[in-house]
Amino acid sequence: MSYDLSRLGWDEFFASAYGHFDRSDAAPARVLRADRGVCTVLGEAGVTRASLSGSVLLSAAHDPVKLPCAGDWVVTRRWPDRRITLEAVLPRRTALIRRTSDKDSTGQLLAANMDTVAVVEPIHPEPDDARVERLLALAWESGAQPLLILSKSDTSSDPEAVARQLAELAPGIPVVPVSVRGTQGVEQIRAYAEGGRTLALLGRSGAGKSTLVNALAGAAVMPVQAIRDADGKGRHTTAYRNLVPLPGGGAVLDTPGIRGVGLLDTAEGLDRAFADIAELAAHCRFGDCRHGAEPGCAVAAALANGSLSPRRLASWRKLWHEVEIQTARQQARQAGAAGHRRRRG
Ligand SMILES: Nc1nc2c(ncn2[C@@H]2O[C@H](COP(=O)(O)OP(=O)(O)OP(=O)(O)O)[C@@H](O)[C@H]2O)c(=O)[nH]1
Ligand SMILES: [Zn+2]
Repeated sequence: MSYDLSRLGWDEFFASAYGHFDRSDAAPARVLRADRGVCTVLGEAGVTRASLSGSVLLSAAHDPVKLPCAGDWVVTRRWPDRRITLEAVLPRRTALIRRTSDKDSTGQLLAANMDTVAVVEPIHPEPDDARVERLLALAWESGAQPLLILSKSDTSSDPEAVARQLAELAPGIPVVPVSVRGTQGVEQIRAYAEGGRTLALLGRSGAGKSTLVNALAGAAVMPVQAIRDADGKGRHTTAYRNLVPLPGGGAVLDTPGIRGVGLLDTAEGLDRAFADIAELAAHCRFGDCRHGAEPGCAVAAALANGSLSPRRLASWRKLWHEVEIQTARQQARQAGAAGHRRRRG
């Protein structure tokens, strides 16, 4: 059996990075699932398990983001005793990373090398605007193209109206109502995986991600929550992240249900998720305008004439504040590490 890796998005970018590692006992593969110390990978020869090499473990010891993750392209090596090891992670084109905790400034890698990140928000119970904004900022930050999926659309009498409302939180991003009961939107979502592309799903636990993966794959490949809480919140069931190749090419990547979303690394994702506010801010008289009481503030003007909602501005301010704290923390950590090196050196 020989699997054509271009069906999974293998291209010049990865092939040229792989060139450095090419040797007769090596082969490229894509990580379907990452467990502790071992990955399930798909290569030209099919699906195999590969244990992490010493050098991969060593580089990850300092930075967990270097560990292989679902969606990564990697170099595998076959040993004379037929053992297979994972020798290197090829550079990532895009990466979905979130903060592991408020106190920590390192991240948790949720998915790699996706072309599109779909934020999945259920239409019922009512969509949570602040969560959608946060997740969209994270999606933008990944470097992939964001998309907003309004899941369980069969539970609303007017999904299109809800979609129009949510579109205001997502300037320039398609908003697609989807139901797996009646298949509204499912084919539209499949199109995002065509041409060997990868679609990652991001959303809270119980949003319907695994169910959508199963609908796209045409078979039950992901465990789906059976027990529901009365508030519709659901339990944390997806403990690992899985890349699922689709029958028509391309792949869909489920990420674990996100509860707390402490997430931002840079102002860039935020600027793009709040492109409306960023655009206004560009017209403020002062380049460092804080959009408070400064004269000539375009943001304040938009607020006054009603074209910008106070809720959206408040949301942006809150996330901005988080980015500032995060950046300060990271700078402190880097300064600490540099000082440590100087003292030792
Ligand atoms: N009515 C309706 N229910 C849905 C739909 N999609 C998913 N559900 C239900 O929503 C519940 C949660 O779905 P999951 O797919 O397990 O959610 P998840 O986002 O994968 O959750 P985690 O694995 O915890 O991250 C299940 O009971 C599904 O049957 C839909 O389109 N319509
Ligand atoms: Zn201003």
